[in-house]
Amino acid sequence: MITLTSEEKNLKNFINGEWIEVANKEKVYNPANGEVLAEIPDSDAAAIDMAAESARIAQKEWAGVPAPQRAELLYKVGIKMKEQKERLSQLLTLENGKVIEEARGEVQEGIDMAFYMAGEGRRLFGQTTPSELKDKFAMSQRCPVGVVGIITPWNFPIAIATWKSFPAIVAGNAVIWKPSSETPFMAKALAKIFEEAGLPKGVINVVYGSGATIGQAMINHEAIRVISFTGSNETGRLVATECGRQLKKVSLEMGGKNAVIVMEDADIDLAVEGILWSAFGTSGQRCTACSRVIVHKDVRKELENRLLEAMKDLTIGDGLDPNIKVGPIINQAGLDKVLKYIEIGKEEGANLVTGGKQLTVENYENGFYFEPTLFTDVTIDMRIAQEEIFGPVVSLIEVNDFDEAIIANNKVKYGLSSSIFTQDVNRVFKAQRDLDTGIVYVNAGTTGAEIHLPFGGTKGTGNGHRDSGVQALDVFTEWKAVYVDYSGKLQRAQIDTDA
Ligand SMILES: NC(=O)C1=CN([C@@H]2O[C@H](COP(=O)(O)OP(=O)(O)OC[C@H]3O[C@@H](n4cnc5c(N)ncnc54)[C@H](OP(=O)(O)O)[C@@H]3O)[C@@H](O)[C@H]2O)C=CC1
Ligand SMILES: O=C(O)CCC(=O)C(=O)O
Repeated sequence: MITLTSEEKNLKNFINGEWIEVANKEKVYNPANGEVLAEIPDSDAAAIDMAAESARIAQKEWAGVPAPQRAELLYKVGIKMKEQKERLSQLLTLENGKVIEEARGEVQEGIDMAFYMAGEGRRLFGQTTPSELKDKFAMSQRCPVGVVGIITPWNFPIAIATWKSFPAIVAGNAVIWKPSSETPFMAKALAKIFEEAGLPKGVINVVYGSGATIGQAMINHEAIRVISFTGSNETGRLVATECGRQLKKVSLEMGGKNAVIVMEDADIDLAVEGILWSAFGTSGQRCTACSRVIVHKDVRKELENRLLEAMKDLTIGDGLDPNIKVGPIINQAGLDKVLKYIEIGKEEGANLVTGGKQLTVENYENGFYFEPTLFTDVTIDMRIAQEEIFGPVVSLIEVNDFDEAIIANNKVKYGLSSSIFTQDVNRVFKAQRDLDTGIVYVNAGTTGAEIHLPFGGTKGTGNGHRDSGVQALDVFTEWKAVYVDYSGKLQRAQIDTDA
């Protein structure tokens, strides 16, 4: 157990470089034991007006700072995150529950993103193309959009914030960030790091409060030109509808129903390991979590037996204990949702082979623990095989061949991550072509994305944008086409010369 300092507990909005007290507060709980950790500001829409005004002014200056200098600041942010990595990781486990080694991995993702995006400050490539006319130069360049709003979930409270804020900042935007109310400490820590690194006042602003009030106020504010959202499908749909009404650019990263495919020629030990960590790591609370295993009939029984054996070694408890492999679920509502799907699975006729119950951990009786769970005899159209559960629950679906496996993978409304275990190179290439997800793994689980590639999905997972990778810059920049005519005379383009 770590002890929060009074400074860490003191949560305020960060607007125009000032830490601002808010009278109304909500409690924040430790998912490992249900205890109150601190109080978080419950801001009203006026906080967004204040943040937007400060961001609008700051952005004008910031856009004028040469991009390589903006990048240097991100580099400093990365160094500071590296120096504070262990404390950040412990705070992350405290507020989110994920086991400490995963928390360290998440903080490392943020550090990697800082260095990667700092590199982009020396690129931000546009294009030059030949002009249709003599003595004329044609090029395109990226321009910042201005003030951007980012809305983030609790399950990756620092990594996702870095995927969004770092590209926005290096591209010359100012940011207003509404973190999830479940995980305020990472937001404060990152804002403080920006402050220590010397980011000018108003370039990043953090406003705490409920999604319904603060998220909505961000969408409504005319100065905020882009909303970049990660969260559930239900909320994403609301955000997109509101942004659409206002013709506001919106980037959405939402849920998943990710599958591992195990073919009859797979290395079964490797497949078991891949399933274990992508299904039960982070207690199944990753948008990329494996919640379906699509297995060839010839190896189904063997895979099931080996998976059950491996699941026995999953120790469950407080994520700060280094011997624990599976931490708690985020809160009671998350636990209730998982319990609901256990009942749905049973009613649908799936076979509950192991798990399926809330767990009480000694000395952590008020924590939100759930047993790693395996259903077999699941068919592709059952609700437990279609809907996001966001907990440590896996469904085994048996198929007859490769083609059936691909169909089963694709027959869900989401399209985030998929994986195939096989030793056949022809199948590997067919699978990477035909699996309709934004991320495909071969001989690895469904989790573990690297920050220099685009992150996001197809169908109900997103709306065509990507976080992370150089593609993240597309969300936070506008393209400008520039023509320079140096012929000294007015040349008229688009005149039909065939006539
Ligand atoms: N594809 C991807 O990249 C990822 C997707 N996810 C998905 O996120 C979900 C889990 O995160 P969770 O936090 O529960 O998701 P939610 O959709 O509940 O919340 C996400 C964020 O949206 C805010 N919000 C809530 N209501 C509104 C609203 N009406 N307008 C604007 N913002 C609002 C929340 O604020 P508050 O809760 O403080 O009220 C929170 O900051 C899962 O479905 C998961 O799959 C998670 C990570 C990555
Ligand atoms: O597992 C990954 O690759 C990243 C997962 C993630 O970012 C998420 O679940 O929010």
